[in-house]
Amino acid sequence: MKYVSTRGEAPSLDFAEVTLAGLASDGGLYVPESWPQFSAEDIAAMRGLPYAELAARVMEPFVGDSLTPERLRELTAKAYGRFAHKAVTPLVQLDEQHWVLELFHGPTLAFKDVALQMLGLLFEEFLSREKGSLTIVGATSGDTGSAAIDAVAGLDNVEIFMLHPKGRVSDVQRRQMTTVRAPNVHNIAIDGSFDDAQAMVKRIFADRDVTAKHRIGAVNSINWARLMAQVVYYFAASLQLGGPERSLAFSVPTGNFGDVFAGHVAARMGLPIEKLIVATNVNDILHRALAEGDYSAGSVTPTSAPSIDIQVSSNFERLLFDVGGRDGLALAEQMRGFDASKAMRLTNAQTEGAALFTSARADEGDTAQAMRWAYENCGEMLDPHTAIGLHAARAADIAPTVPVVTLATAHPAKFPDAVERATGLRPGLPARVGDLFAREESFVELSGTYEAVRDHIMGHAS
Ligand SMILES: Cc1ncc(COP(=O)(O)O)c(C=O)c1O
Ligand SMILES: N[C@@H](CCOP(=O)(O)O)C(=O)O
Repeated sequence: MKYVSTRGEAPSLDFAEVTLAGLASDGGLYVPESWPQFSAEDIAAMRGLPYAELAARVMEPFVGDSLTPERLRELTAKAYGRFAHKAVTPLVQLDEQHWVLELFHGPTLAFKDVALQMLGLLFEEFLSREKGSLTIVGATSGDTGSAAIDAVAGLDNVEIFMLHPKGRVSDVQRRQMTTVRAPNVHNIAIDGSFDDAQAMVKRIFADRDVTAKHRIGAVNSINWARLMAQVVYYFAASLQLGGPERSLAFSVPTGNFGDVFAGHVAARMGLPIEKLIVATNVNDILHRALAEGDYSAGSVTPTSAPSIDIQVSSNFERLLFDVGGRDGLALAEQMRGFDASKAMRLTNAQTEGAALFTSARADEGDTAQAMRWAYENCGEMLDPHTAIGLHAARAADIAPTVPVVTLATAHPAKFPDAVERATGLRPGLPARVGDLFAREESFVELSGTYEAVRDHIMGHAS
């Protein structure tokens, strides 16, 4: 399997190379040259498999000959062996039409663990082959940071610098990052938003002074391997609810468009999907883009769902490329226009190509109401991001015979204040996070300038 850049100029790479590269050298994102195909029979044959084996089957065509089938299975068994639920991503039924897919049974209580536990192992595997090392620079609105740090803390050949927006992540999220004591972990709080942090990360990849000295790697969903691992749970949910004979809709709380793009990939591979519902909070650039073709970023409004307080959505570029004719040079031009003005219109081909998607936006009242509804009617406590997904799922125009699965992207205890405000009950942290509030924190605070962040990384990377 070869991977090509969405901006058409970077060299095509194999899976091992793409995993270590993160962002393409032309500023684009890597996508498979073509989509692997599963027939209905292939998919039906996956029914009942343990999650780790299902993961290996779905990932195999993407991995190509970068891993033997046996080694891939060893890695998926190790990655998913750390989850607290035997099913890894269990489904919970809310009512006749609605389910939630709980993706938060990993070590850091968010869906990011599903991909990052695997990515940490892939880094180790590919770096040890070439006796190389990697300096990871990442941006987080809370969950990627903790999951990535858990996945790479203590590794000899990987160092991680994680940027988070100061004061804009929950206490649990921050402590999950800043209380990890490992010499290869560096936490940085910046003045600014997640978008500012993400823009700095992309700039580091293009900064020759940095890349001449350090091989920079990515743990954000700009890294293809993240998305590949997320495709698996769409298959897992579908197989449990009648797939491939029955088509499902999925509702996905969305920020960087990675999780819902993984659903698009599953559909491209042959999984019957009726609709992908893109659920946003008031930072609704993706809702506007899909509903009106208007992809224009305003300033970020802090909400009770801080992990999706995002306006510039990395993986939307992958969708525009895939549905808009796969013309990298044309897309590079379109993205340059967006970088300059922070606004762009989707082309007709892009709008028409995105017909599998629909979208909805939840304000703070809608979010709280969805949390209350799930708790009072179904006894299910949802975190605010999942509640946004559920709000969109219930608002979407989906035939009553089609099951709708909302992706539950975080454990409610990561956002106890918002959950308590909505339901009157304060969710407790599961035992597996240990004495999080007793541990000492360590992080540096930097101004929101690129130079301050770059100089800090250059001064501390070994
Ligand atoms: C809890 C939670 N829900 C939803 C999302 C959105 O996922 P994506 O950025 O892949 O759209 C994130 C992070 O981005 C998150 O941390
Ligand atoms: N919500 C994310 C933001 C980063 O998204 P990513 O999926 O691109 O890593 C977070 O929790 O950090």
